[in-house]
Amino acid sequence: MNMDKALTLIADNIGRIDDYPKPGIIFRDITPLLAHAEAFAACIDVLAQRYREQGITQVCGIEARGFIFASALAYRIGAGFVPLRKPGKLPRQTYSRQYALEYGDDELQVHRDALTTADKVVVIDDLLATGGTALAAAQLVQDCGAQLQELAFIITLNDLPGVSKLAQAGLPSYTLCRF
Ligand SMILES: O=P(O)(O)OC[C@H]1O[C@H](OP(=O)(O)OP(=O)(O)O)[C@H](O)[C@@H]1O
Ligand SMILES: Nc1ncnc2[nH]cnc12
Repeated sequence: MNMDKALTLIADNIGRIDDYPKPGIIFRDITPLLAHAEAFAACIDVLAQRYREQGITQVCGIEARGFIFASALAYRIGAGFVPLRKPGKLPRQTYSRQYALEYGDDELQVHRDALTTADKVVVIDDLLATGGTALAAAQLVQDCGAQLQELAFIITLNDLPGVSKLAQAGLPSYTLCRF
């Protein structure tokens, strides 16, 4: 499938729910995309095409929706998978970063020994909104001393400051579609 067709198929299979989980929020729902075999495969194919020749050693996925895409991509490009998890889920010593969300506060953690200075990393999440989650993820990769190649998202929300927040921090990002 060519790139334009793949990106259109992906965008067309993302749902929209108004006023969820709070009034004023437009929720972008990836569950129709995941259930559509061709569209889900297109996400992984486009990302794999971008990252397979870049010497990526580890794909970091952000809990929970980021895990779905990150683990499939890791398998596809022959890299490892490292989970960036919500607090209290990882059993060994962690680095930890707190952040503000579009609707609430949260924290991400990574095992301190999950990445080393030898690792070249891509961070994957389903969606970039305010950028708080992605910035925390990037900081965790850097806390481990690994090289962060790029952060990639299935969806970027145009009217929220995620892209500019990452750019201001000098962090390159890539997205499959924008709303
Ligand atoms: O750019 P931001 O404003 O930080 O928001 C984006 C984050 O919000 C959602 O995760 P959520 O914390 O809702 O968790 P989930 O994946 O477990 O549903 C989404 O999956 C991103 O991780
Ligand atoms: N508008 C939104 N839709 C889906 N997931 C989100 N995570 C943060 N903002 C979101």
